[in-house]
Amino acid sequence: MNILDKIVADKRIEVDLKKGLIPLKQLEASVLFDRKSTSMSKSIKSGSGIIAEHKRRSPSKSVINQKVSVQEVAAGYENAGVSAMSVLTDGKHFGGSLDDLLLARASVKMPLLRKEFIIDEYQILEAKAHGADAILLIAAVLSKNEIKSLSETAKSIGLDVLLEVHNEEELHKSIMPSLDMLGVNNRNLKTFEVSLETSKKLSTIIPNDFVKVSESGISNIEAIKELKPYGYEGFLIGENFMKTDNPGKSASEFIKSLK
Ligand SMILES: O=C(O)c1ccccc1NCC(=O)[C@H](O)[C@H](O)COP(=O)(O)O
Repeated sequence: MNILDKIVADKRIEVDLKKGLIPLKQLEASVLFDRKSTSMSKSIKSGSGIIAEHKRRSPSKSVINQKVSVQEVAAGYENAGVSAMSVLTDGKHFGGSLDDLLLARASVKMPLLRKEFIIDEYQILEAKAHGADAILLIAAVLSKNEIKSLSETAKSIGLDVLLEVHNEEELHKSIMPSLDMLGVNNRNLKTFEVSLETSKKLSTIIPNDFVKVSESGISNIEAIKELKPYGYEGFLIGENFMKTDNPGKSASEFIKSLK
């Protein structure tokens, strides 16, 4: 069983337990459910393209940063000029929570991505009820029909959809009009190795109708310069900012040197 299979097995148990505690109607009654979302894909196209992540720990790196508060990180990222913030909400493997999403929402106006291992419509309604503007779907853990129905649910409540792939096969089964952004994850989830070559290789077969996002292992400006000619407009960066004492300052210096 690879790490993704393990995370998803844990997630199925978690979602079933939560469904028994908080009914869908309660999520739909949340004040934030009626909030008008801000488009993450549009924000990427009109801004720096940097999607900065709140990431306390990870299966590949263990602890990254347990000291800074999510509010501080969110405000710092927004001041830095990022296009969107990704908030990891998985608790067991990444140390995140839905409270992190809620606190980020309370602190900033920019688009927020719920970074989660989504396998059920319930988690999409949770995302909306906690202030997300966009969700992530991971092709490696979903069938074509699941991608279709989950992305259509997200679109029906005004959320943008970022679909993540790791290879050509996942990409071919995933292309459909209910997606806004196609993300290529540079991290091999079996070995944890990262290579920008994955983004470069898959770029030619991503139709131009989608905003292209390169995810993981981006640690310097040179990587952005290398990826832009391949059509990438969005760049998801976690550890590089979060490993510092001041992730917002680190994002700010990064974005300044892009100009
Ligand atoms: O980061 C991991 O170790 C990881 C392991 C298993 C599944 C997902 C994982 N990461 C999620 C992500 O997509 C990254 O947090 C995101 O792309 C940022 O990556 P990085 O800039 O390398 O921190």
